[in-house]
Amino acid sequence: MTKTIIRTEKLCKTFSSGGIQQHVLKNLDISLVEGDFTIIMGSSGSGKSTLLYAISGMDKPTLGEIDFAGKNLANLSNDQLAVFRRNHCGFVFQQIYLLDNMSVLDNVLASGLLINKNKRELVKKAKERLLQVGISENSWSKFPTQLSGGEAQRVGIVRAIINSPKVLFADEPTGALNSASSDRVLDVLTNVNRNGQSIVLVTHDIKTALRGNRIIYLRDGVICGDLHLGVYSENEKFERHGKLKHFLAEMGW
Ligand SMILES: Nc1ncnc2c1ncn2[C@@H]1O[C@H](COP(=O)(O)OP(=O)(O)OP(=O)(O)O)[C@@H](O)[C@H]1O
Repeated sequence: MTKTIIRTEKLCKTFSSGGIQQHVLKNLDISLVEGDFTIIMGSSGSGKSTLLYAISGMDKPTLGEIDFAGKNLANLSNDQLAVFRRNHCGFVFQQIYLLDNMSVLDNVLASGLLINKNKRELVKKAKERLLQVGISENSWSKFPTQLSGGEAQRVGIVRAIINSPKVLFADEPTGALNSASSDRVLDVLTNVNRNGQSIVLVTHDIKTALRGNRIIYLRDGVICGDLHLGVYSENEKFERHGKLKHFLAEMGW
């Protein structure tokens, strides 16, 4: 049985600058399902990141409701939102925000200790997770500047999921990586999702989008397409690619 993890009702976001209002999200009603790898696509400026920030509690909606795991985010103060995000959300961005003066392992632990006070248990979990994403022991004491972009992003993913968030939010997580590094990061995200982690990811990239089981397409702040692709499987890569290309062509992408 599917369980809704995030549901929005008439979600609106309007930005004002210089006396001009820009309606970026317009009455969006969406339901995101627990365990899904949901992709948000759409042309530049269609409101993808704005939607991601609203449903993850990073920014407040102008109007409308956001039910996230039974809490209406629209009713929370900024401080309450910060606590909610820390307890329930993980974030990965194109820009990798590791702390340069801390080792790889300490970067992960610093995030983990915000929730889990049992350091011994946390160290064990952090090391296991780092190994799972291909960051071996000889890299644990390195500093972020000593890692490749792809390695740093994989550490960033471990840091984002160390507290087992309800949803991992990602905004163009492979945008700054070369093709080989990007593939490894996508494999990590696919595996993390296979282990039950819900993911909501914004991208322009078809190869990235193929990893999702559901593609939501935004145009001018309105959802105009919703493709259910099924769970990613390497064997069906070409068939998935065909379906996605067809969907995107229909969307006028
Ligand atoms: N804080 C802000 N203040 C004012 N306008 C904003 C703000 N954030 C976003 N916008 C505007 O909202 C619109 C949608 O931005 P958003 O970043 O959500 O688009 P996007 O679909 O993610 O685009 P891209 O694919 O180019 O990253 C843009 O016109 C942008 O200029």
